[in-house]
Amino acid sequence: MRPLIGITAYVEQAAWGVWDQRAVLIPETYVRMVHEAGGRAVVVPPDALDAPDLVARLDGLVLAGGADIEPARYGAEAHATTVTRPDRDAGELAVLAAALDADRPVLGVCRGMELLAVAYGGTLHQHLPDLLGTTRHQPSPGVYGSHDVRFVAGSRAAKIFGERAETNSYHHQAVDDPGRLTVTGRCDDGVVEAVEDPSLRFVFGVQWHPETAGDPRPFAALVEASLG
Ligand SMILES: NCCCC(=O)O
Repeated sequence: MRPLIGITAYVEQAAWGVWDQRAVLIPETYVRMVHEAGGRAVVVPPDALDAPDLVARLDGLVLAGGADIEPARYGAEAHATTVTRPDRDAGELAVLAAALDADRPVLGVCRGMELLAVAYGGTLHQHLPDLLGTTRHQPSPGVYGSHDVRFVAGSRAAKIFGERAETNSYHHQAVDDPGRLTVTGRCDDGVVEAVEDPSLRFVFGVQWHPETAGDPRPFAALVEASLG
């Protein structure tokens, strides 16, 4: 039986003609990756109601990419460029806490990795161009960057990707302090690109977007871990 993988979503105003209304949305690429990896995808809305009850029915969880996390969540003031979705922060943090509590496998993608870091007591760099003096991680609106990531030998990241991977990049923020997570992948400029919690079954985050690159490897690792 395919493991049931929840994918966190957000509420957006849809433009569907007569059905123009607020809709719970997730890019289809996540669904496709989970299905290709052998899982069954279900959408987790920001208002997940009773998170432990939901998580008890899931075999695994994907924290999808999206907006910036409310800086107050990690003790910072908002940067001029910060764009947040507080409803999504609250809902995802509740589902994530329940998933960690139940030791359900979790894959965080981009914002999802940043959320993992915040949930583990870490902090974020709010605007990478201020730190690096370059926009290489998000060249311009809608344009992905591309760079190498090197992984720590023996880590989960290295088991999934090998020594290094060429990655597609679209984020203006990044993990600063990873909190209680272990950093297992970095770009050559030092930006954190992969994190994990080796003490749990599968808690893994990547800063880039394997779903838009059509790279099923981290999703396959999540699905495999979700089998039990
Ligand atoms: N700080 C937002 C991360 C961007 C993304 O998830 O695509």
